[in-house]
Amino acid sequence: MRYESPTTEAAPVAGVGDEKASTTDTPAVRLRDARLSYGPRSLWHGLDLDVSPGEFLAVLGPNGSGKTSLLRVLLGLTDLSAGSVRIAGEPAHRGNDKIGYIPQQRSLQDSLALRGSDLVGLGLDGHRWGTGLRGRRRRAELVRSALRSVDAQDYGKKPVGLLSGGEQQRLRIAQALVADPRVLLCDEPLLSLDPSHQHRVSGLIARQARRTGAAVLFVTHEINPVLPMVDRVLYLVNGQFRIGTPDEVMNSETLSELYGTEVEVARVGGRLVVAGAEGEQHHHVPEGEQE
Ligand SMILES: Nc1ncnc2c1ncn2[C@@H]1O[C@H](COP(=O)(O)OP(=O)(O)OP(=O)(O)O)[C@@H](O)[C@H]1O
Repeated sequence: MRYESPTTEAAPVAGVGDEKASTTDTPAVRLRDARLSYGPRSLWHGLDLDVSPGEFLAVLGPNGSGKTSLLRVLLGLTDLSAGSVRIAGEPAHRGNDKIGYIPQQRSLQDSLALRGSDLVGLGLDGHRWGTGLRGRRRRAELVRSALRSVDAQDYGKKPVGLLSGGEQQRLRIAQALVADPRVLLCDEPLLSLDPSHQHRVSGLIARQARRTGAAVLFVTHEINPVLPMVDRVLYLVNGQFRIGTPDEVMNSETLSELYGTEVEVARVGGRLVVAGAEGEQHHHVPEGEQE
């Protein structure tokens, strides 16, 4: 399947920080000589990474290579074994309201009583709105705008436990965007979305990043839906990593080096196809869609 232009443009979220697109030179994310180990196993080490405001970084790698663990470090949920991590110039910490987070998908059945707009509104908790009518109105306006931005305006009043996986996912994305974060951490956010909503949502995230200066770290097993938006790739394999533009990283030579075996990367109709990476499940072109 080719990457096609969306027929409907998703509206950007009218956010908390509309008035102040980020102009600072401080990296949104900075890791220095970072290592994460569990017992004797080192997931990655010597990781130096600066992600600039507005940059879109795709984080790739096979199962268990430490992609989610990296997001947990940035969220302050897991401590580095060595090195340092800063978010917008400050040490990483739990409950950081500079971060919007789209977690790996899990069912929301347990939250049956929660309505769509309540779920999105949770993304504004911790921000100061005041208890007055004005604060409440502004909050409701932001939630409505975030719902519209992911085409979920019809779910505002519905209990989230009754929605499909893809519908729930769109609400989580709205929740992560609603407070206009400086850093947007996305853990496989396109799972369970149909191609049209994959397209819409990835476009929305990229536009939001450009408009507000949010840095995006986008964990994915499938780079093709976001390839046109990606500035750089961080590719993790077996404790090794490479960082660079898609062309610098996603080529036969670099991936062969990283996997320690012969890997072939080809461009097929604007998509990347990777063959030969052991355990690799990415960038697969389903039969019948090959050109
Ligand atoms: N708290 C922990 N204690 C010990 N090992 C852990 C812990 N958390 C994660 N791991 C291990 O670290 C490895 C990396 O996990 P992580 O979830 O970061 O991988 P991933 O790259 O996101 O994988 P996937 O693509 O399957 O989501 C896995 O082998 C996992 O079992």
